[in-house]
Amino acid sequence: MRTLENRDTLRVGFVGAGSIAESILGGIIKNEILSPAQIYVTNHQNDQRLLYLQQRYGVSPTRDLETMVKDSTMLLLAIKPKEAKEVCLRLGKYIRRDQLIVSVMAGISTKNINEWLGVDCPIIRTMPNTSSSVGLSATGIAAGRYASESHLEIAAQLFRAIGSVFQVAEADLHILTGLSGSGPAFIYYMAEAMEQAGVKAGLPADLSRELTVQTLLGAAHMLLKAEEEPAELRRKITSPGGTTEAGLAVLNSYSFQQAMIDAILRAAEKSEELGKLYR
Ligand SMILES: NC(=O)C1=CN([C@@H]2O[C@H](COP(=O)(O)OP(=O)(O)OC[C@H]3O[C@@H](n4cnc5c(N)ncnc54)[C@H](O)[C@@H]3O)[C@@H](O)[C@H]2O)C=CC1
Ligand SMILES: O=C(O)[C@@H]1CCC=N1
Repeated sequence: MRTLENRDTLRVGFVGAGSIAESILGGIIKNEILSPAQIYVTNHQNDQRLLYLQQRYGVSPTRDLETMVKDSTMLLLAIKPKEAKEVCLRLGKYIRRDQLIVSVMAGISTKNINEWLGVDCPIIRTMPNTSSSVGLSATGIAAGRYASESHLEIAAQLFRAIGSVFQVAEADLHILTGLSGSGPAFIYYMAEAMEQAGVKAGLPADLSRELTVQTLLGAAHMLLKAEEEPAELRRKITSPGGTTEAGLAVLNSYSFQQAMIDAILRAAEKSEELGKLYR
């Protein structure tokens, strides 16, 4: 288990209790990085959702924003970009200058968050992904204007506990959003198709699912462990005149690689657009 320095004194308040909040807090608790008692959650108005998180993870739900902010050493903003301004304007009334803000919001700049909060507090902007829940997020992090190296390190330690952390320039978080933030969805989309192909050819759905998952898992491990480039790994599977070559020809006829490149770049562009739309 990876450890977090001074973790006994850390109290994290999650503002927003949706998919990514659950993935992160689930990963933190599963890996015993923080105890559930160190985590508060609040959301817009869905009491059922807060109750579910309390029952499943033991975290503390609250609607008392003021007390939550007061009791938290770190606030993690996990709201949608369109909600960012309104929520930050409300939070600004309670936030202290020494309080660490961590944002996972796509596209929203630390500059805007500081402006809306009206406080020159340290902000670390991050882009994790939902694989946080199994300790395998690829998380990009960048420091805002008022954040020091030690703030960056605190946030990095937290996210390292639920995956790998990559420090980048804030502007690069847009492309990380496309590649590694949205990326798992593109892989799941492909997994859905692989499973459907197996079923279409007559396999039971659960067998098709297992074969798909094990194939993706094996390929990911190969990418991690093997010395070769992805193209070389692919070449080793592709016998001249064989089945893989025939399959790849179909993928090429649909411009599969170009489609994936365009999807990632479009997601990155959308991140920039969201930042401009909601500033
Ligand atoms: N879902 C993902 O894979 C990832 C999402 N993100 C970012 O995380 C943020 C949240 O995304 P999701 O969890 O997918 O969204 P979601 O829709 O599942 O959750 C949003 C949460 O914000 C809460 N909220 C809305 N207005 C609020 C208010 N006024 N006060 C308090 N809470 C409020 C909602 O009640 C909900 O709990 C977004 O900014 C997104 O860009 C970042 C990385 C990955
Ligand atoms: O779709 C979204 O906007 C968020 C950001 C990265 C993953 N999900």
